[in-house]
Amino acid sequence: MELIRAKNINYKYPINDGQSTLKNVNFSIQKGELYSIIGKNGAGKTTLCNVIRGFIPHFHRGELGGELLIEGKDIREWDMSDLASKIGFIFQNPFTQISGVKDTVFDEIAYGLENLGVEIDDIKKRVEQIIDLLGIGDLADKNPYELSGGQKQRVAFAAVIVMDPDILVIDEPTSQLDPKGTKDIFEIIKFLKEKGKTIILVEHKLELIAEHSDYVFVMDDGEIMLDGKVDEVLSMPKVLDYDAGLPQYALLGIEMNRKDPDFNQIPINKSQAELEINKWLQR
Ligand SMILES: Nc1ncnc2c1ncn2[C@@H]1O[C@H](COP(=O)(O)OP(=O)(O)OP(=O)(O)O)[C@@H](O)[C@H]1O
Repeated sequence: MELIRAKNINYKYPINDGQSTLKNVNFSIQKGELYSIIGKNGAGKTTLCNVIRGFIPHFHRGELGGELLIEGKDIREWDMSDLASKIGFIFQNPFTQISGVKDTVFDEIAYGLENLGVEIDDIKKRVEQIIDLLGIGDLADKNPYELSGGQKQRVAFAAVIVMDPDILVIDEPTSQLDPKGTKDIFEIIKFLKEKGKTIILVEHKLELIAEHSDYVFVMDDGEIMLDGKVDEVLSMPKVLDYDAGLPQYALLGIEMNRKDPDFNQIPINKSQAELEINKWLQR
């Protein structure tokens, strides 16, 4: 089932010497799938997330052309608070996501539900459930400002997940985290996917994209240059032309293929690489 459809989106920021930041962007997002957006710095990934989340055109001015339909309704016609319950947004910097008005992690996670006027007992139940699910019970009574970056980011996820949005837009969630923090966040993403959530993820760590995505969009200079299933896109040498990077396994496969055209299935992850190398050794 299609949840989001972009038709010829063009967008110009108000101050940007007449240049379009998004150019003729088209895509379709199906329910329950995980889409990763990759591309070099400045390619337009965050801007695209901002359109999907409605910050463009509701908060940022500028010129938006084309159509972005969420469940068939144009983004311009969505009420922002309705959209906020439909689409959860997690940013790169966990620090900016802390509300600043709550003294404990528990209350921080409860904040969104409180604003919606949910019954207090129901709030308690839902917050406890999420704290349990994400294994952050040890943080519940701490002040959100005392947490490490990785802990803050997990709390930011909890605050969004507790609202139970159908769609999650997650913009570079691990860019400020160490390997352990990154692993914890991808465990949460995996869990959300298993729950049937539709996820749009901007991320630079290509091995993790290869492992968790269903589809990949490659952006460059405001356009989607390539899109398709993860295996298909991340095995294309063409992705390198856009400086979007590829997983180490694909880079190795491309190098092997250059040396021996018989090595013609480019792997994108470890298990595929082992399989292809074994096949090649035994040929
Ligand atoms: N508020 C703004 N006003 C004007 N131009 C902007 C604004 N925000 C971003 N841009 C410009 O839009 C282009 C795309 O930026 P965007 O942040 O969407 O790229 P990105 O692919 O997310 O990059 P990164 O990987 O560095 O986060 C850049 O040229 C940037 O300078």
